[in-house]
Amino acid sequence: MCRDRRTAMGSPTATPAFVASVSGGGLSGAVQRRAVGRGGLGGGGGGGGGAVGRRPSPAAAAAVVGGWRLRSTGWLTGDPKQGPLRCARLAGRGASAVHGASARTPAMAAAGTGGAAGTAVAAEEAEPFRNASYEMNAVLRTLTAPGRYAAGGVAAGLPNPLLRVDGVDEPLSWPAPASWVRAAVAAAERAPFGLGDASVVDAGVRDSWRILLGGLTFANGPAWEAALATLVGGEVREGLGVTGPVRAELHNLLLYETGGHFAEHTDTEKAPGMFGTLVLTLPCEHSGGALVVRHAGEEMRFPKADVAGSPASLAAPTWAAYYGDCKHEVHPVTNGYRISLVYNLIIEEDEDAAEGKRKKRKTDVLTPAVPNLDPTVEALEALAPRWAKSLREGPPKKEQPEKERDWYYSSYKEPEEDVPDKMVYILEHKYTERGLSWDAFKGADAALIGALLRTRLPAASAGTAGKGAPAKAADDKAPKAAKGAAADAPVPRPYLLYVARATVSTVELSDQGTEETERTITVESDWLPAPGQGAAALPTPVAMEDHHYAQEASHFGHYAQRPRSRRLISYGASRQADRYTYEPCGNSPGEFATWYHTRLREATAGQSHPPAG
Ligand SMILES: O=C(O)CCC(=O)C(=O)O
Ligand SMILES: [Fe+2]
Repeated sequence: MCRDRRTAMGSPTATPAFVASVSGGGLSGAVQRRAVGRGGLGGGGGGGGGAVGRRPSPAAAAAVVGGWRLRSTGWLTGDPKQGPLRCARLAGRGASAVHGASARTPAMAAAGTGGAAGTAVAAEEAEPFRNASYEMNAVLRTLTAPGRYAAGGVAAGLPNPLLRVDGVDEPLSWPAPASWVRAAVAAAERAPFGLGDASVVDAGVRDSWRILLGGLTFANGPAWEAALATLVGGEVREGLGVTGPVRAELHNLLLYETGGHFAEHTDTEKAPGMFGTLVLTLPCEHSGGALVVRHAGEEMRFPKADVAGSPASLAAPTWAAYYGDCKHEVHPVTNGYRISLVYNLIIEEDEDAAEGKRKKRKTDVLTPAVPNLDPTVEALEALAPRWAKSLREGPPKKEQPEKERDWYYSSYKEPEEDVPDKMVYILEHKYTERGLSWDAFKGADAALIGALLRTRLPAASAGTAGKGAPAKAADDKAPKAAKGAAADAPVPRPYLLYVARATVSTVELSDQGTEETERTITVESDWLPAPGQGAAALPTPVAMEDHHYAQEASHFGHYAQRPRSRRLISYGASRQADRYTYEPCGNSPGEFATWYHTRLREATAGQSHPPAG
């Protein structure tokens, strides 16, 4: 079943309905619709498409569950948490190095339900990896970051702020009486939302009232601020998995009447260092109005069911915090009034900054809490030289006995070039141009990238190491074979790629290495046009922001909201973006299975053998 593995992860062979050709070095690459020849399940690498008659295998379904196949000599997967089957193989091979890799991931199980796929996966489990890059991927897939994309609870420690709204006689008392809310609504303005550069008022999208900072006074300010700082420094940071100092900066007060709501949107980055939002829903009798936050195929709802409408929610505010790139919505209030204070969550500047000694790259630093990466880094470092070796010499040869091949593979010939020269990950979170920094990745992304950046890589000759390559690490770690590498020997190392329109550009890393030195990112900007203008032709999972609404229009000057984009982290020996070609194959095991079986049917049409299983 080795064929399966390489089919899935090395040089994918199945035919896409269309592929987005991606050209590097510029932003002019256009999506090309390209019909691929029938039955031509071409495995051509290097941006290829050459049909060589290989067939996809059932196990391939398990291998790329979720996300995208990367044609060319690399591969691409989606949600790191939906790690594909590679983890299973670790069960017998250094599982301890990856802190508790489970033998079968849910994705595997899901993909394996199809009988044939299950059998194929089982067969694969018994076999060692033939290429270290697969194993490295398995190691990376076991990483989990502390904290989640959203968190919430009851803020029992918050005192009544005795909030005053300009134009309303009484300060807010808890729980807020309807008469107070009605008076506050009378003093408020309709809350707009952002649609590109425009500020739009449309109750169909957002039906609430807002009072901006200038109209708010906290008579009980110091006590409120102190308790808020405790909440933010404690539960909020912990919930989101952020270790750096975080500040909550009040943005506005929102009032929802019965029927009020806010359709799905993402929040606008409104200040340097802003990475998320904190919402405090103040005690006021209401029903409905849940805040639902979505990320990576999951959703969380606030307040939690046991708190919503409970005495606790009338005695104290409930809080919800989330990364601002996560889509969220406020469900309609079905009865009563909902009052919320919305805060920007901002990473505090470090002390050097306060003294005017701020290092440039620290400007927007978000220091995530990452797990202990040592075991991961250790495992990667043990594998990287093997990957480099097979990049130079081709994969270890291992002839399969003829009888182990089923009819699918009877014509299969071991390709020579079947070593992926890169691994590519779609990052879980989306990032604005401004918010993109090697030090500011969010959640699980930070763990993944942290591990890649810390991993010392095998030896490179001066010719290929490039500036900043970790020569020291190379000398320390590389086996003899790697040290004697030819001048053009490829060396795996991380590159950050991002997708804008249909173009993948290489983002420069001034230091490719793993040493803790200054790293800057240069982003070439080219952003998606408004929704509906050709977006359908893009490979959406890696395309730009695909939602329509923002919290605010982009009128915040320097921090003007630009669409967030999905970034890809590529780890490999080649950073040539022009070698990437993407094909959509679904985002879930189910979608992938559909995609895969359709291709399989096409591929086997007219053949007398029934598909295996
Ligand atoms: O009122 C809320 O709970 C959230 C409001 C919101 O999403 C926003 O202001 O962007
Ligand atoms: Fe929002």
